[in-house]
Amino acid sequence: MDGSKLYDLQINNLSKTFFLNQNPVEVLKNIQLDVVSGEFLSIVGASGCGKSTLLRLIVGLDENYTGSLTISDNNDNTPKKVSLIFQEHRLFPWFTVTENVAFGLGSNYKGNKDKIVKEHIELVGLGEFTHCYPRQLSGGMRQRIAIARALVSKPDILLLDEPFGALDAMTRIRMQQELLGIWKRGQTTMIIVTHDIDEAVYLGDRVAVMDSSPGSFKKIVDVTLSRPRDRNSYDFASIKKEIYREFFNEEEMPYDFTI
Ligand SMILES: Nc1ncnc2c1ncn2[C@@H]1O[C@H](COP(=O)(O)OP(=O)(O)OP(=O)(O)O)[C@@H](O)[C@H]1O
Repeated sequence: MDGSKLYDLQINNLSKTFFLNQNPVEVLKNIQLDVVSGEFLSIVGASGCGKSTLLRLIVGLDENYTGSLTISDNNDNTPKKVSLIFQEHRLFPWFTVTENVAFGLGSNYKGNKDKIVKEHIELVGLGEFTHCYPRQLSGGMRQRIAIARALVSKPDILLLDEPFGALDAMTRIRMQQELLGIWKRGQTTMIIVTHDIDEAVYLGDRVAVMDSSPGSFKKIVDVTLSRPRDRNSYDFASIKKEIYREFFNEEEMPYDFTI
């Protein structure tokens, strides 16, 4: 930890055990992670290594763990707000786009609800679809609504669990660019879990690589490339290669990186 930095999230020695048929299964072990305010952190790891479990702990959906997990306070001493976007959008099918996004504000919101909801629908480029129901939208549009619903409550920390996993490659790239635009404009701290190493490097200031059984961070790679990033550059490929090496040995490497 660096004393000169402002942290939104500090995790120390966190471990998490589930019980399966009364047998303990340690899913996360000795997790160490500090996330700086405004940072974009990517987390990659094999299926089942505990990525979603970690996000659920950060957002407070599960409070049963050992070690410490601290979300910082804002300057006014209120706790920083954390929102989680799931892989599947989890929109209400019987609500319109506007109603789904308004739901993100909660029932106690005192400000101008209509205005802020409209602004956030426009932010994700769906201003013309306010009266549509989720079934009338494409997968990418639905995920954009899920992002608007999460952002409308002005989270300080946005967690994204494989948010683009179900999208086609082109929509996925567009969504990555859109997400980066939102991140830059709003200075929200973002933590994305993804299986896609290209996506992790394209988005993240750092990429945290998780080990399995039990899950822990085995490497955190700084992505020092300027933005917008060129996915075809040598430096981009070098960082991807560094991460692939954590999963494959030289013979198994899925790509030829001899560029
Ligand atoms: N409620 C639960 N009870 C028991 N075991 C659980 C529970 N939730 C998750 N697990 C187990 O914890 C491990 C980690 O699950 P988790 O969903 O966090 O993995 P993940 O890395 O997000 O996987 P994926 O990338 O496939 O989504 C898995 O072995 C899973 O079976």
